Amino acid sequence: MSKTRTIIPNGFSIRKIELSDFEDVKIVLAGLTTVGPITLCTYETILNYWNSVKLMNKPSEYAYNTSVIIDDHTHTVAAIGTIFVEQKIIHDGGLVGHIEDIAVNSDYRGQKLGKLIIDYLSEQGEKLGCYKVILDCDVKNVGFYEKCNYNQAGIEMQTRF
Ligand SMILES: CC(=O)SCCNC(=O)CCNC(=O)[C@H](O)C(C)(C)COP(=O)(O)OP(=O)(O)OC[C@H]1O[C@@H](n2cnc3c(N)ncnc32)[C@H](O)[C@@H]1OP(=O)(O)O
Repeated sequence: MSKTRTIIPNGFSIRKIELSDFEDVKIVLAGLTTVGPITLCTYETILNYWNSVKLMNKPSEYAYNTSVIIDDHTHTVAAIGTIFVEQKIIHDGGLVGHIEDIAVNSDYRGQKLGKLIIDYLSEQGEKLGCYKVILDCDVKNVGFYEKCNYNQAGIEMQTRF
């Protein structure tokens, strides 16, 4: 049973990422990490790639699901986030959702849009049949994710190249 039900506040909407979001997406993601000199052509190639990867047992559904919250007055991207759905062998060929690259434009922080995008992506994961949804985050954001009904589980490990 779902722990959350997404309620979109007046003045905002949520939709799938589009080609026309390119400039806004770069600005919002720059609040998370280095975006680099990505071109519109590369961005389009990535969106096309994401749209080519379907779930094995649900061919109308996508493995890569990136959503944006739009300010309906300015038509700009206020927040962004992704859920990637991984097909596993374990758990009887189960699905795990990975939440990635969450960012709220600095002008829009503190308005519950971060929680909104997490609730929305988590519900997408549940609807797509994931048995769990996981994410990695900085220690400073643990409190935020706890507000979004996520619990600490395990320790993130990495090797960087
Ligand atoms: C998996 C990943 O991608 S991890 C990367 C996360 N992204 C970033 O760090 C990028 C920069 N930061 C941001 O974009 C934003 O600050 C976010 C996404 C962390 C939070 O988004 P916001 O829209 O500002 O948060 P929102 O308003 O939804 O906060 C929801 C609740 O969490 C609390 N909260 C927000 N940030 C934090 C924090 N860092 N620590 C503790 N609590 C927090 C809020 O006070 C609020 O609590 P309340 O419901 O009791 O009032």
